[in-house]
Amino acid sequence: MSPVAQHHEIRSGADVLDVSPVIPVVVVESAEQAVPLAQALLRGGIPVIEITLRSEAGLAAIEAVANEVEGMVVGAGTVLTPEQVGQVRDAGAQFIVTPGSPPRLLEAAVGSGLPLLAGAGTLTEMLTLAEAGLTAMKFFPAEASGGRAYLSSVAGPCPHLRFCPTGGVTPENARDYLALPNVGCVGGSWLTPKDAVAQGDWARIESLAAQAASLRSA
Ligand SMILES: O=C(O)C(=O)C[C@H](O)[C@H](O)COP(=O)(O)O
Repeated sequence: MSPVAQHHEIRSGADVLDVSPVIPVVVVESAEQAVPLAQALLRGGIPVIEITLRSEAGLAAIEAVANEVEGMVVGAGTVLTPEQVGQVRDAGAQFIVTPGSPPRLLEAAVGSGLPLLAGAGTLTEMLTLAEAGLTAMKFFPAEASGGRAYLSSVAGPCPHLRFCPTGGVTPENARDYLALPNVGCVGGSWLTPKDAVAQGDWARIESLAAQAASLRSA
C-alpha cells in the first residue's frame, strides 16, 4: 500500500495542532536515520514530526526530511536560542517548538514568521504568549506542571487557548488529554524509542505510529 501524500497547509501554530492527535518528539543520532524514521511514521498514519536539536544531527535531519519525505510536516523542537531560529528556518523546518518562552527567543521565533508552538507551563506564561498573539501553544512539562487537572482549570478563564501537552504523556494517558476541550494534540517521545531508532526497527515505529494515529478515533 503506498500512502497518498497529503498536503497540510500549516500557516500557524493552531494549524500544527490539527495535523495529528500526536506529534512525535524525536532525537536522531544521524540525518540518514531521519528519513526512514519519518517514512515509518507516515506509513503508520502520523504525518508530522518534531525533530529536536538535542542531538548534533538534528539540523541536518530536519533538512533531509524536509527535502526527501513528501507529505511529512517537519518541525524543529528544543529550539532554545534566537540563533537556532534562523538555523532551523534555513534547514526547511515548517514549524518551531520551544520548551519555554523567554523574551528574546519568543521575539525571534515570532519574527521568523514560521508557525510556532511556544512552550508555557504556567498561566502567566500562557497569557504572555496570548499577548504576543499566540493562542495555540505547548504545555510543558505537562505531567510535572499539573497535567490534565491544570489544563482543565485553565479552560475556565481562558477557553480561547489551545494546547499541545508534552512531557510525561504516554499511550496510557494520551486519550484523557485529548478528551479535554482545550487540547488539540499531544506530544511525546514514545513513538520513537531510542533502541528502535538505533537498530533501525522501522516496523516497530510504524506500529507505534498506527496505534497513536487511532487515539482520537477509538
Ligand atoms: O525537547 C524539547 O523541546 C522538549 O520540550 C521536551 C520534549 O518535548 C519532551 O522531553 C518529550 O517528553 P517525553 O514524551 O516525556 O519524553
